[in-house]
Amino acid sequence: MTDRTRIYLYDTTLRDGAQTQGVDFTAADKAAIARELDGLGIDYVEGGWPGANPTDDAFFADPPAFRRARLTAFGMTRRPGRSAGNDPGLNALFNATDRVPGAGVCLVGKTWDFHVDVALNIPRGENLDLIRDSVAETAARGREPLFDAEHFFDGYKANPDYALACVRAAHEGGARWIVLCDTNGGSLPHEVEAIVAAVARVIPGERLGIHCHNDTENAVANSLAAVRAGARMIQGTLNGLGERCGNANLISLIPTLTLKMGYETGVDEAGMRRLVHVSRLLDDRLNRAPNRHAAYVGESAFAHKGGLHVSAVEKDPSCYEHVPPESVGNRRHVVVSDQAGRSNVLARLREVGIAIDSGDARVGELVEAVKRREFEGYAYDGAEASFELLARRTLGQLPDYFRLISFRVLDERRWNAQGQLVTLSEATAKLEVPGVADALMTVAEGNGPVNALDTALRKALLPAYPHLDGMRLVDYKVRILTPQDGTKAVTRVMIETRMPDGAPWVTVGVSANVIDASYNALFDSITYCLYRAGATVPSA
Ligand SMILES: CC(=O)SCCNC(=O)CCNC(=O)[C@H](O)C(C)(C)COP(=O)(O)OP(=O)(O)OC[C@H]1O[C@@H](n2cnc3c(N)ncnc32)[C@H](O)[C@@H]1OP(=O)(O)O
Ligand SMILES: CC(=O)C(=O)O
Repeated sequence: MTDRTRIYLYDTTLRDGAQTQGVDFTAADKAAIARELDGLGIDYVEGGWPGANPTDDAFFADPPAFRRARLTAFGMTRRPGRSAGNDPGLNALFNATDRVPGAGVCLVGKTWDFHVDVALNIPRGENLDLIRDSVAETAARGREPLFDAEHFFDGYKANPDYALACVRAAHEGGARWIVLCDTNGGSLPHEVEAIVAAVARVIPGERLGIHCHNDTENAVANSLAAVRAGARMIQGTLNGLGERCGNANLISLIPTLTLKMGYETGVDEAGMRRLVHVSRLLDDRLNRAPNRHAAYVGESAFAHKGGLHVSAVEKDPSCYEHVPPESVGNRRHVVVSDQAGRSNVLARLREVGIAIDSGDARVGELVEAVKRREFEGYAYDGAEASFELLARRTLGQLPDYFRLISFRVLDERRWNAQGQLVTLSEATAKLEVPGVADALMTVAEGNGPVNALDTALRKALLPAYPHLDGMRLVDYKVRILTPQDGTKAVTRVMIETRMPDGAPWVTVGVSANVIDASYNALFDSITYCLYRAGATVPSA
């Protein structure tokens, strides 16, 4: 036990997060994410809105058993003209949570007079009854009642007395938490802090929560402002998923509350070290590339690129790091690029296991080579496999696994026998492998020139280097570096490759000819695969 103030965390990834454009969870996704949230130490996991769609019904029909989180169902206050006990919407929530010990039910209700007039079109007094009755019925059914005060901040600005009357009605109904929602996401931190402080004079802060949207990029800041003003619960989502621009990002809030503001949450130190894992797990489920620049958990959150930064970080990481990367399960990363100095190169060499004396003249050569090649268009920031190969070549540590004699690529666009227009590519590669008497020549077809060339190269090399079996190109990006040159522009190709059981690696190639640039990146990719697999050059 500590004497730090406890902030309760309420995750709405599976409900408000499901309102993100492009997000479509299955019931299995929901169950997997819910289990992670429970394991992380989140206090409340909102599973969805039972009765609203079959996925949420399926999730609540077979909810995951939690170690400590409270499973919560979301819904709205009763419809006008019905009693809470007979409201089908409310009953769907009660039925869905019937067999869930300690379940919560979170009801959204209107608190902005304008919405009561326009959206509900009922007398304002009747809306107060809707809120009070629905919350009271929830408590009577043995669920923990929570009230999401929709549009509270806009409502308070328009008519503070009415907005306060709404949250008082929820309080009278027995709400455990009254959650002030910045539904349209337009409020700013100083407004949130002042308004929450005013509410905390009427409803105790121990019962107040905050739910912010990110429409001014202030959802996290607004949540923190509410906590400063006395709120003790935060609703948010993993990676800031949510309607429109998203919700407050719990992945950022958790370490900020703990490491910077001295609050206690249900997420302990071990949980904090799982933040990178949990954030990436969500991206994996959604088939999204993780945001490199995400605070705390992004690949770049502790990446150091500027030479001055790296030189100081080498002496003491806290020179350029606001928290230790390990505290949130992240890692420090030194980037080599044209912004680098000797310190970047030395640190990166150490990371990949190359021992070299800091005074070795070849370090300076390598720094110069990186800067010269980046000027030509190479980008080693992101193509770390190509940097490692450049370094090992400079240091004489890289065998010549093969030598290209020539390649030729043909594209043919024609009508096939079924009357469809098809474009096929064919590549011929001629290679020399040391120790193999005759030059190797192969032909391969592909759905594009790079695919054909890649297949031809590997077909030629496989007999000598079975290590390449299973190597798979997973991403291919082309960038025009000199757009002013039109179709003669210099292009940069970045290729991401992986083996079935390993981490991917990225290589880069540059040329005015896109196939040539692709070959350069493919060459590095194959070489890196062979080096990593410990391949030896065949002997004669
Ligand atoms: C701020 C938020 O994010 S709240 C959560 C929003 N999320 C969602 O809406 C996703 C899930 N929603 C749904 O699947 C559907 O909207 C349902 C099943 C809930 C309701 O569907 P329908 O019955 O077809 O109603 P519809 O969505 O068209 O309209 C909502 C109705 O609820 C009423 N309503 C809105 N808020 C409330 C409230 N807090 N209390 C009571 N009634 C409300 C509206 O006035 C409207 O009534 P009307 O049909 O008489 O005009
Ligand atoms: C409840 C909710 O999601 C909102 O008001 O934004």
